[in-house]
Amino acid sequence: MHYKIQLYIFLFLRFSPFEELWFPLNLHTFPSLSLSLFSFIHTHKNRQQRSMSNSKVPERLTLESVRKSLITQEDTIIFSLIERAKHPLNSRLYNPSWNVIPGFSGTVFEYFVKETETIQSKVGRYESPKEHPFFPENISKPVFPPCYHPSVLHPAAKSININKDIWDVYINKLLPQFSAEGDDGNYATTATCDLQCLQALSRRIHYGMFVAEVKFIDAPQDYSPAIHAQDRDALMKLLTFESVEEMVKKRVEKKTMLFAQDVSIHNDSNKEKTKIDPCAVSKLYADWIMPLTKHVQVEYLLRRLY
Ligand SMILES: O=C(O)C(=O)C[C@]1(C(=O)O)C=C[C@@H](O)C=C1
Repeated sequence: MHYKIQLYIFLFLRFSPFEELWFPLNLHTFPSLSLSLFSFIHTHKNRQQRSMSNSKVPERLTLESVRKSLITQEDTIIFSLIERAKHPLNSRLYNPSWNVIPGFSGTVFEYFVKETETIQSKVGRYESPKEHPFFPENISKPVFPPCYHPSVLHPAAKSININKDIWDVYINKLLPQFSAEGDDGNYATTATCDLQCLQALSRRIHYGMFVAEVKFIDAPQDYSPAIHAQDRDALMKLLTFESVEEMVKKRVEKKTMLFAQDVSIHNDSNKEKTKIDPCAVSKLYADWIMPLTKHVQVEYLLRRLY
């Protein structure tokens, strides 16, 4: 039978009151056309279902789920510190008088970060509310089709970026502690490791906004008076859980002890010697990472009702 006539009969049966019968009947009568249309409808339906399940309904965050994310981010931070510790300090990278890039007056590391952030912004990195650039003035609009990010945070979150402080702590306090004196000339890999550390730290610290949002949603009656009074100290007190902080410090120390071990199949006698110092990581959390995360939480809450 002519292909067009087959199609009309097929469509009539498909949308007729004999709908229940349409598929077997058509399959019987016009096997090839029926199968191809059936498979088209089926694939289309699946695709629709898949794209619906991918998006639009933001998962409800809980204090437990945001704390779980902080726990997995510990792994990323510890592994990136281990990678960085493979190289000595390579201090030239951060020294403004090592002026080797024509037309650029900052440090080589600044140059590396600015250029990398520009390319990463083009593929959408900073569209995510979890990512914050170190040089916001250098980022570009993404060239990719936009990716869906559920809006969980108050719009004021966009105005919070403490990467200048994170940068300063990293270069001046953290690096001298985690890398040995010296220069191996591997500036590109060193800068890559540095940026990985910085991005992991920045993500963790700015994630404080998600933690603060959950805390506020769970108990607006507790937080609102301090927000209206713009009382930083009261907010800091409300959001602090000392027992949780103790747990975090112990856990990162233990994780570092495991992740930074030299593993040998012959003996475990070197168990005590680790690639980075577990106590130093615990101290890093106690002195910088948790206080900065709490600072971000306070900044966010201060803006939460306006
Ligand atoms: O788990 C929380 O409640 C957080 O706010 C996170 C965090 C942290 O940075 O790890 C910060 C403040 C709390 O005192 C405990 C831990």
